[in-house]
Parts: sequence; structure tokens; C-alpha cells
Amino acid sequence: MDLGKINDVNPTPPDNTCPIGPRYCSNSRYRSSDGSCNNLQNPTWGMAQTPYGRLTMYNYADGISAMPISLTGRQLPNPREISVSLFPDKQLIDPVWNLNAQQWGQVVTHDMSLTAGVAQSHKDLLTCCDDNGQLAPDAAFNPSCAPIIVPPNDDIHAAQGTQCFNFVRTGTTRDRGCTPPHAPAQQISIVSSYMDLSMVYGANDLQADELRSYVGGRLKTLVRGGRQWPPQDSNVSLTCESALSPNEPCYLTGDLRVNQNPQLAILQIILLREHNRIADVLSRLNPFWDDETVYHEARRIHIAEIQHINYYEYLPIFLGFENMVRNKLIYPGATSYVNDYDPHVNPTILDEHATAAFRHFHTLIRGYLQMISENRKLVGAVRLSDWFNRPILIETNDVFDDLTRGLTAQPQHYSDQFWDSEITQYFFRRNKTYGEDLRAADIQRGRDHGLGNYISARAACNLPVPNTFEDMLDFISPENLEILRSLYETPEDVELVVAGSLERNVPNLQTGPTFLSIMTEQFYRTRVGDRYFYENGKDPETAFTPSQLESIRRGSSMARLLCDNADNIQSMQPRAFQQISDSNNLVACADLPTIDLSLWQETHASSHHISTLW
Ligand code: HEM
Ligand SMILES: [Ca+2]
Repeated sequence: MDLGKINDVNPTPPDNTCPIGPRYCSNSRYRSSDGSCNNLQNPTWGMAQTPYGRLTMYNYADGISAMPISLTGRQLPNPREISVSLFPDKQLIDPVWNLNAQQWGQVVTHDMSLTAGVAQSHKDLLTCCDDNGQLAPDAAFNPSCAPIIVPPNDDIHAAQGTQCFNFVRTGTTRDRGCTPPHAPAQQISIVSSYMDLSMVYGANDLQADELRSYVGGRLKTLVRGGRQWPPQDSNVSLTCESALSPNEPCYLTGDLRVNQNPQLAILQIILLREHNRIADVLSRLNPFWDDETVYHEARRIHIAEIQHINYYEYLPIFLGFENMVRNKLIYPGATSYVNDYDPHVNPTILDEHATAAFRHFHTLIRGYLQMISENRKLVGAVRLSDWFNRPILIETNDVFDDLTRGLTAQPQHYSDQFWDSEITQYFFRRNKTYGEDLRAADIQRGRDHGLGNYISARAACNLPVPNTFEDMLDFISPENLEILRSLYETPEDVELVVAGSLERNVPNLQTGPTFLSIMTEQFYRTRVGDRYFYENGKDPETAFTPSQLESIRRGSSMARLLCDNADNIQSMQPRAFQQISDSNNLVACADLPTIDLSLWQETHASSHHISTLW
């Protein structure tokens, strides 16, 4: 498939008076924690606490804020009703890719965006549903039956005429948002858009500081049972709301979503331990490096490793290898630098990506998580909705390793319109029978963000634009179209979040053409707009040496990352996003390639990274 060039409505995110970028950018060897100064001409590009970017125009019914009616004033269908009728549960299993492919996607997402206020805005569907979790008869007309709370004039969406405002959010940060007078509400993403492991290191200096131990370049950990865990989040009732006691483990990391589900917490801990593993090796190799140098050098290597895994191992599964090569997202076989940094490319996360396209992969989630022993036997399974926001599970017995092996052995859900009821009926159910509906929340969030409609997204992607419902038959099945038609009055009302997820998948890929096009554009920008991207060698101050780069390319893999940082996993299949098979069989962890950190050894005399205090 050929993806046309995407035209941007807002190539530059609206440059409001706040958040205020830094006054001066030094050309630092290391990234800032909030992403500022990555782009030296536009220091706020991709920075935490700035508005999402957009491909299509705002689509707010009243011009400025979220309403459940379309641009032309028609009532839009209740999101829960859309979810129930178009995204039912049907257990179709992916034949190739494992649950780790699904779960790593959430990690990638959490590096790239977080809607301000999201953690506070969920509410139970119970009042709107009957005893079977189905929509109550009057729910569609009951505004309180929306799955997330979106008051138009709250402290998160600035009202018309508001200039700047402060609000205290969950977690450790104090956020600032703003809109210029008489402009549509703008949604703020509170993490850095760059693929810079902000979910590990924090997305501002305060958060980063809180997570560092200031000894040997390490991040803080608590040791329990001889194993490293993240420090305790003091706000248990919020981030670990299902914990039965405030003394249960509740993790503090760079991202407040860490405790949301057990597999996510596991991968966050793997990444935390990977930083400390690299830091310990660097300290041994360079005993004269101070804490500051070890921390930044370890962070820099770690980010490069994960960028490599993301672009060469993870993304090809979803964007397609050929598609990525053709659109210059990857350069397989490159033996030296890829100097494609373009300071005119804005890497800010597109709202169409975060609020519609990438959320499509919620379809991959499985409701039961398998626990698998070292000899790859099923030893148990846990129900996902028993363990939302309650990470104590993974510290119990061998559950950490059993669930990690489960990630790599259990198939993910097939990418289609069928969603597991654990997230459409029982999501965040706490100790109740029914909970919320993530698909309905996605749809409602699209309205909250004023996303442009399906038609305009296709136009922005240079794909054929349907003028009538019938035109949609080219990409959506007749059965689904019938339901769409019964829900929406006109084709213009049809929402991107909904119809994008109904398109037939591009052959051998995991989404239809519209979402594929949006994601391809996003990950192109994320790469080319990142001055510190690990393959970039133009600036000797920030570049890896050719041999370091070669080692990162050869030694970075999901398999090795899991092996090195799980509690005691001895074997792994080399392609750890893929199920175990004859062509992807288990090998001893020690036989998997690894990054040669001795390439970072310096003699005292040649060291130029000794940090200075000023
Ligand atoms: C068990 C797994 C997962 C759970 C429980 C989960 C849950 C959630 C929740 C609660 C939200 C916020 C909903 C709102 O707007 O109110 C969200 C947002 C999101 N999710 Fe997931 N998710 C999971 C996995 C994934 C995966 C695998 C992907 C992609 C590969 C993904 C992509 C996203 C994106 C892009 C957002 C929007 C982030 C933002 O900009 O705020 N999620 N998810
Ligand atoms: Ca980031």
C-alpha cells in the first residue's frame, strides 16, 4: 500500500503563551527530562505538558468543548451503545504474535502520551447498565451514562476566554495548561512525546529527581525477597485503588499508570532493572565516573536499546516491514549512521494517533493471563479484572517470572472488532461484579478531544473519501455498515475511533489503511524529529561511536531484555514478540546476543563526561 503524504493542519502545535519553554537551550549531550530543547529552534516541540498535534480540524459541536453531539448539532449515539453493538466479545486468537506484542504496545504508548486528567475521569457503568452489564433502556439519553466524566468547563479543559490555568493532577506533578482566548479547548499531554523512556525516568525534573538514588547512577529501588522493586507510591488509594491495605506494594515510576495491570507493572520493572543493570556495569568499567555521568550514560544507552527494539522488532509487526522501509522508518542492514534528523519535523504526538489509531490495539488484550513455568507448562491463570490497580500479585511466589513467560507464550487476541469483555464489561470493576467499558471510554475520549471525523481523517491521509454510507463498503463489511447506519444519522457523523477500527485489515497487517497511515506518520515523526535518535551520527557530542551503534543494533532484543531482568528466567525464544515455534524455539538466555558495554569503557585521561557543577 502506498501511503500518501499526510498534510498537516497544525504542523506546529499551537504556540501558546504556556507551557513556557526554556529561555535558552544548551546543546547538551543528554536529553532533558521533559523533552524540551530536543529541537533547538523550537524547544517546546515534543515537550511534556504541551497540546497534542492534529492532522484534522477540531470537531467540537459548540466550537470549543466536548459535547455528545456532532458538528452539525445532531445527537451522537451513546458510546456504550456503539461499543455493545460493534465491539462484542469473541475469542479469536492471533496465530503468530504473543501477548508480549500486545503488552509492549502499552509501554510504547505510555512513553508517548498521557491525556491530562485521564486517571481521575473514569466512572462505573453500573448506573447505566442492567444486571447483565447491558445498556439500560434509557442510558442513551442519560448524559450521566457516558463512560468518562467530561465536564466542559472543568479544570482540565480551559473554557472559552480562559488564558492559562493551573490544576493539580494525580501523581507527583503539578500541571499547567492553557488555551488562547476564544480558541477550542486543547488537550494537553503530560509526558514527553519523544521515545525517551519518560515512563521510566519521569517527564519533568522533579519527577526524575524523585526517582534517582544518586548513588552509582542508579534509580531507587526497594529490595524485597532479594528482588528489586520500584519505590512505594504513597498515594495508594489513587494509583492502587484496589489494594486491600495501604501497606500493599504500590509502585512509583516515571508514569502513574504503572499499577494499572500486572503485565504492565512487570514490563516497567524490567525496564527499571535494566537501567540499574547498565549503570552497575558502567560503574565497574569506569570507577572514576560520578553518579551523574553514570546515570546519564546508562539512560542514554537504555533509550537507544529500546528505540532499536521498538523500530526493528516491535513496530514491523504492526506497521509492516515493507511499509516501514518504504516510508523511511527503518534502514535494515545499515552498517553506519542514518542521518535523517530533520529539525522541521515536529514529533509531537498526534491526537489522531493517541486517541484513535493506537488505541485500536486495545483489541489485542486477553482477559485471562497465563502463568507458564520454565519448562513452558501452564501452571495457572489469573483473571485480568481481579488485578487492575493491585500489583501485589506479581510479588507473590514465582508469579513475576510465570507471568513474564506467559507474556511470551500466550497468543494475543486477533486484531479485529472483537474485544474481550474483561475490558468492555469488567474494566476497573474493583470488587464489584461489573465495571467499566474501555471501548466506550475510547469513543467518548475522541469527543472529549474534538477529534475530526472519519471522513476528514481519510482525507488527511490521502485515502479515498466516502461521501455516502455505501462508499464505505470498500473498506467496511456490509454487516458492520448496517450497524453504523443504524447508529449514525449521516456519514459525516461517523467517528474516526469507531470506523477506523472497523476497516478491513491491510493484508498481513493489524489495522486498516486509515489507522496504518496515521501510525506510520506518527512513528516517522517520532524518529526523524528526534535529534537524539540513536542511529543519528551527525553531531559527535550526542552520537554513539560506530562500534557502539553496531553493538546496540546487534545486542538489543526483547528476549535478552526479559532474560536479563526477570527474576530467574533461563531460556527464551529469540523473537520474544512471537509465539514459540520450530523456527523460534527456546534458547539459553546466555546464548542470546547482548550489548557489549565494554565499548563504553574510558581511560581516566580520555574521559570527557565528568560532569561539572555550576
Ligand atoms: C491491559 C492493557 C491495557 C489497558 C487496561 C489499557 C487501558 C487504557 C485506559 C484506561 C486508557 C485511558 C482511557 C481514557 O481515555 O479515559 C488508555 C489509553 C490509551 N491506550 Fe490503553 N490499555 C491497555 C493496553 C494498550 C495497548 C496494548 C495499547 C497500544 C498498543 C494502548 C494504547 C492506548 C493509547 C494510545 C491511549 C491514549 C493515551 C493518551 O494519550 O492519553 N493501550 N488505555
Ligand atoms: Ca516520552
